[in-house]
Amino acid sequence: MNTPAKGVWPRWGQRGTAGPAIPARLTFDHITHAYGTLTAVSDLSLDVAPGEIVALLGRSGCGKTTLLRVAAGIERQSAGRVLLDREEVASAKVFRQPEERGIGYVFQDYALFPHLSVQDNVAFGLKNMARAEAREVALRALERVGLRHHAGDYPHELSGGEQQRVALARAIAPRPGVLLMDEPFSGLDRRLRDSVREETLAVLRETGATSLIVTHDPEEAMRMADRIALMDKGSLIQIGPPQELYRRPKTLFAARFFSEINELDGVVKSGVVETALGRAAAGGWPDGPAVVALRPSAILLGGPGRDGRIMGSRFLGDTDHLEIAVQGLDSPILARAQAGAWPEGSAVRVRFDEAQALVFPAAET
Ligand SMILES: Nc1ncnc2c1ncn2[C@@H]1O[C@H](COP(=O)(O)OP(=O)(O)OP(=O)(O)O)[C@@H](O)[C@H]1O
Repeated sequence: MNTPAKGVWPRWGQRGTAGPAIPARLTFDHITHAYGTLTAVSDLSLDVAPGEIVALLGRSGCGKTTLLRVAAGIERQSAGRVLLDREEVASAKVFRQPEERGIGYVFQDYALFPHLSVQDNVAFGLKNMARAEAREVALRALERVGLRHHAGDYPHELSGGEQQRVALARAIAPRPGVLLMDEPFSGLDRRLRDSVREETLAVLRETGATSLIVTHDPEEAMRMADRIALMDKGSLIQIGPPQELYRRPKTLFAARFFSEINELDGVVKSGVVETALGRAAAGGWPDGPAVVALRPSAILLGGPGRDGRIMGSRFLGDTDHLEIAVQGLDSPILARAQAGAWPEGSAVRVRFDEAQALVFPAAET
């Protein structure tokens, strides 16, 4: 193996060598799924275009895994339809078995067979090939994830990160039109996670497979996905490109999901919302009480504004995370600033960038 340059993790294998798939359109049409009396997914519709990478984002228990299992055919939904290239694969009338769907699945715990070698694990899904060919294809997939030299080893002899790569190789080897990944990086330590994520993304782009990736980490979703589907309690809350969910969340729940936020009470009057920290356009909301959500990056320090004092400062590298007591506000304002610019105890004037104010009706809280 190459020695990585200082601070740089080695690339897995030669980029551009993962076999291309014929991507399929994956459609969930009004899917509901219940386990007994518990409704895990509720009337959810989602259309993933061929070759698109969509992140299913949500808290633990919101139904993400259930949706993947329904897509794969591991679970049969209570109601609604699953379509691949607009053809029903699961409905009240039709149920295609998992192996008939051309879908790859990377399980959260990788689900490698302990009694099979790494190469045989990867070859396992290549049922319609002669054994020698399947083993050759498996080797190529292992080569792409940089693990050819572990082909004869058993899963327990590999690290968690290596096992994840075997699981990925196994999923892509049959060139599935759709690839489902359930929290594929959650078992990896943070430093490793970044490089594994980047390499996985390169593999996904090379295969071109339509990909649905489950995660509870908004940053991961933003890094990987063309679109993010945000779920809560079995329902789809919002779907769109990462910038749209971050900058124009439709609900306070969606705004809260992507970063910590400051929530200011406000009152809308004639299209303008007034708060203790300043005013902003009310974004079409009618007159009445409102909440103005401000990400820490929307808080402006220095210049004009309300009087405040830095109560706490946490060093984050290039920036400091600040807690600021502001006259007239009950809770401290959270802000970001260049490291060292505002030491604890210093006086500061505080306002916010109107363009970044996210306004919601108060009833939603
Ligand atoms: N086989 C099952 N039997 C009964 N209830 C289940 C089953 N699988 C999941 N559930 C329940 O359904 C709900 C949704 O679970 P699901 O695993 O789909 O959520 P998730 O968003 O993937 O969560 P996590 O990230 O924790 O896996 C949860 O309340 C869970 O307890």
